[in-house]
Amino acid sequence: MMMMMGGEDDEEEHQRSVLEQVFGPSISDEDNDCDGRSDSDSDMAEQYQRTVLEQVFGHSSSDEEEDDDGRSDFESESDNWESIEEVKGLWILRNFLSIHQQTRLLSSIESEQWFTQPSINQAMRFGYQNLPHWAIKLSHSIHRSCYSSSSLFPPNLLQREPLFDQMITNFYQPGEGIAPHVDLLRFEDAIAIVSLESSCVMNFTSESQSVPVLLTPGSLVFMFGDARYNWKHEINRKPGFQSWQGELLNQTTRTSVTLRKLCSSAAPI
Ligand SMILES: O=C(O)CCC(=O)C(=O)O
Ligand SMILES: [Fe+2]
Repeated sequence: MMMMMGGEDDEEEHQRSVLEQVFGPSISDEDNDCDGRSDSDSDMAEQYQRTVLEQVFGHSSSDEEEDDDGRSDFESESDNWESIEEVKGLWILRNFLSIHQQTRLLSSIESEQWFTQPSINQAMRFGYQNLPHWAIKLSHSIHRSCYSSSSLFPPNLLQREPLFDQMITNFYQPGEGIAPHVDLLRFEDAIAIVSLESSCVMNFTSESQSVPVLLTPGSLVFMFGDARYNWKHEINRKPGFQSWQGELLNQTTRTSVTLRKLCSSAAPI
């Protein structure tokens, strides 16, 4: 059902062409009038690319907290995007966040104190400048993860700045889920969902088709195009409905962070 993607050379070439579309030709292409590239040329090109990436995605500098393995904040260890073949435009990056990063993200969410009353299970923020700092970092990291496998995603999404400016954090008790829906059209294409805590099955339905997808903690779902507009997604956590490969999943609390971009024509709620 799922397909692993790779192809580093293609990625590099595609990434270069996306960079060129956004920023124009790189220094080495402009200044080089001979065939070979000297060390200093490639150092300059590397430096230029780093500068451009920092301009687009922000710094991943040493003043940010680092994971045990040296990765900062929510920078991902994995670029093994899997496509859900039946649902065009549906991708999952299963090990998007390490265990440490998940813990750190959960404690950032907890420190917002959004879910201290049982009646409140959802928090929304509209506008890039109103996003919590951790959501901005998460958004940059998602953008970077898409960008580093740029041949998989439409260039207009990769070039969008910011990629996201709206956040919903959902907090689900055991038994709670979300009814089948297509996200509102006031949001642009491309929706990202980061899953934390309990695994669950998200069902994608379109006409008579139903495609279950296992969302494991630390995974990132990225949906665009068909998946975003022509398939509904739902999570049914009522007792007996959450099973994967014949086994019932153990349901504890589940937290998810959904990032989207409000259409420029749409007014915030
Ligand atoms: O909690 C999730 O994983 C999905 C949330 C969702 O679909 C939404 O907020 O529109
Ligand atoms: Fe949704």
